[in-house]
Amino acid sequence: MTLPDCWTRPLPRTDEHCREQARQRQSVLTKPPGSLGTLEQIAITLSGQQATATPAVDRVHIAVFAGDHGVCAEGISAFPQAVTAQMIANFAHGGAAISVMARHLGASLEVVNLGTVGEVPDGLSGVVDATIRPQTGNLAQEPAMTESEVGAALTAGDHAAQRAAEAGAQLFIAGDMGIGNTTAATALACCLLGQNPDALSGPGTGLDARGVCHKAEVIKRALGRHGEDQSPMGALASLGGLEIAAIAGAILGAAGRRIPVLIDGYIVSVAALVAVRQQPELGQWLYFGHQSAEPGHRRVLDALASSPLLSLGMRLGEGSGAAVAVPLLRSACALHNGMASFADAGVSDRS
Ligand SMILES: Cc1cc2ncn([C@H]3O[C@H](COP(=O)(O)O)[C@@H](O)[C@H]3O)c2cc1C
Ligand SMILES: O=C(O)c1cccnc1
Repeated sequence: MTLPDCWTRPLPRTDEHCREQARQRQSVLTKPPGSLGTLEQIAITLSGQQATATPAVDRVHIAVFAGDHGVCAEGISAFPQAVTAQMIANFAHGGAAISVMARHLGASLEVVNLGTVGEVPDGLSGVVDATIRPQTGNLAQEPAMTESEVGAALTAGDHAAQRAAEAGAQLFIAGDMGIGNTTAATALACCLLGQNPDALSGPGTGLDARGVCHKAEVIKRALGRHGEDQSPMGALASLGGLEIAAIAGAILGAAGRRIPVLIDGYIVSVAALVAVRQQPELGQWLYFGHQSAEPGHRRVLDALASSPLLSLGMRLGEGSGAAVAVPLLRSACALHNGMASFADAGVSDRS
């Protein structure tokens, strides 16, 4: 089995000198110390990650990872599996929410297709064909993937991070598209956090209360079959998804290339949880864009000791909840780089 370097090689450290310089700069800008709250912390953290006195997130790369889920055979989504492939075409044609946000932000957008049941037309612009299999195994009955399939998906994610680095990205966003993936993500989160599916299962694209109970029962069957293995690789292979594994590889690959990552909602956060379990240092490279309305997200964020920047009741995926938070990071950089100091502006400092 081939695994990308980022799965095992220690991640780079952030630059403590630049971080300290940025902290000092924040303390002399013309405002009461700390008055820009989290925006100050973002500028300081970005300075350390980007090893610069002038942090910037002008160049943003968004990679949406798509894959289908065999567990859809259990009736766990409000939408048909065909939507995954149809949405890939919609991303390419510019009509999806993340397509609009990418244009709005001036970000580059690519879609990585790990395998769909529906047919994806050839030659769609911005779509990378990285097909591994048409869909995962039905995780309620069998492992979702083999470990070598997980390795291939991690590598496809790492390649997306490589393309982001080659494009000079200052910030990386991963998005997900895969009907049924809230079931796989919930199974993974329950496994890694030792939680009961009744506590974490939610409506996803719009199940009613009965549908959510059925989904939790399907996840319980999967966890019973899977047993106690909480290793990141074991959990991904047994309970994950092609796109979830690729997202884990992409996040690790971006951090490995010193590109900070803005995490989206529930699905991407679960992929981040898997990746952090594999490489705990990854946490230093992550921002969390928003808290999804999907009920399991809060527990996953708590396990990652992270505070989301926004809470807008969004529950879409695709990277959309990260994309809407980009202007906050840009504001943090503009303030940090552009404000005058007390000395420069002739404003009296604290007495
Ligand atoms: C039109 C459409 C666009 C989407 N974009 C993201 N998702 C999101 O919803 C799906 C997960 O929910 P579940 O587990 O309930 O199937 C994933 O495809 C996710 O990316 C979408 C879903 C739909 C229907
Ligand atoms: O928060 C998410 O990532 C999410 C929630 C519901 C459906 N798809 C994705």
